[in-house]
Amino acid sequence: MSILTAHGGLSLSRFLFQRRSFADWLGIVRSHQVSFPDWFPSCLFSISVRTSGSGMDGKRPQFGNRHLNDPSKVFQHNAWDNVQWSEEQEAAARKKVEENCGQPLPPEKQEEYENKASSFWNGFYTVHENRFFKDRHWLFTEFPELSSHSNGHPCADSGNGDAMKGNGCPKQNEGEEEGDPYPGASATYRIMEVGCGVGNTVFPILQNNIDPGLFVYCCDFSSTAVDLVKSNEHYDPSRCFAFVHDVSNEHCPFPVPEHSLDVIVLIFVLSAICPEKMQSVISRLGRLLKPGGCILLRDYGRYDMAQLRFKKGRCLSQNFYVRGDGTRVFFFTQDDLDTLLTSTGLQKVQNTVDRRLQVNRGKQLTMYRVWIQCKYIKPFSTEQQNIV
Ligand SMILES: C[S@@+](CC[C@H](N)C(=O)[O-])C[C@H]1O[C@@H](n2cnc3c(N)ncnc32)[C@H](O)[C@@H]1O
Repeated sequence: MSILTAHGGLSLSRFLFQRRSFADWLGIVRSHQVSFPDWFPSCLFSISVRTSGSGMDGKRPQFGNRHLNDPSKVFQHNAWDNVQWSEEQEAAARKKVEENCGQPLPPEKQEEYENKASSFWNGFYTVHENRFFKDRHWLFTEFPELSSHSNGHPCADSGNGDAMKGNGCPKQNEGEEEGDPYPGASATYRIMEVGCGVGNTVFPILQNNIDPGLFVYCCDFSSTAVDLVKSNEHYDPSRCFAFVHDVSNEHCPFPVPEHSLDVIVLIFVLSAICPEKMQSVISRLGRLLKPGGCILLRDYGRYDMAQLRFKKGRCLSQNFYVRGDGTRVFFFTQDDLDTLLTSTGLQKVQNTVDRRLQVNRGKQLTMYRVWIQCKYIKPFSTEQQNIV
């Protein structure tokens, strides 16, 4: 049942931020000494809804299990899953986006944000460091491929492929065992997180996946973020290799060969990359996967609260915005992601939209979040691999 039924003809903004504006809400959070970037609540609230049911570990259910059937009970829980949007709500969101994206920033500003993208993220991590580091154990129920692969998963386990060539990008031979052609060459299961930030995903994987054959790579184009990962007490160079890498730069080689990875993780990362470069990013990553390996992705969906709250003057191009700190964000439809992933020859295993109604019970606020979660696999047969 739609929550909107309960609120009838309220305007979208009033409905989204009942009683308090988002700024007020942020103020409340800040006054409690918690400072989050705007993409962080997605992780925070994702965790807060896990209370019952059975996932991989017997405790955590997959997303999508708590439904709001009686709108009068909206403030009884922190979050509700699979909230249906009415046509009016969708139309109001579309209108808001048309308004806030009516006049995109001029090309020279766009270029500046692109050219200085990694510096803006360095600035972000210098300010926030890893204060917003949070447990993300939901990862293992949504993506069992990140757990020990002895449990069975759709990813493959063979083939090391060709060694890669260097060309003046950051040097990356640290972490190599003597005689190993690349870090983690002797591992039997390789996971790479791209755009790892301070390690919100990498460290839970290292902690939870005790497979002795596991090796985890993680990269980010922010050297500040990578330094924070490496200085984390849980960073173990015998199981993990963190490196600075701009995934949108086709001229920088990865420190692993093609066809060597079982899993590539992209969590709120593709959205930070300029839309013109997204396709080549996915193609480059697809080449790193073994046949049977997969890309796991979670990212912003179209009309997420974060998109609707952008003011005029922040839009770079359709559905692509720059935040006050210079970092950028795109809001996807399921089709956008399907096209990007299948165009490289990957096959869909999952592409779902997660429409969540988050509730601040203390302040009686409701916030509509939209995230998309995808799992795409590289097919085994060469006929199926028409592009990758
Ligand atoms: C929203 S944050 C998400 C961080 C992390 N995945 C998480 O969920 O905590 C986006 C991350 O992508 C990184 N990033 C953006 N563009 C990138 C690029 N072209 N190459 C590598 N990393 C990039 C940023 O530095 C930032 O750490």
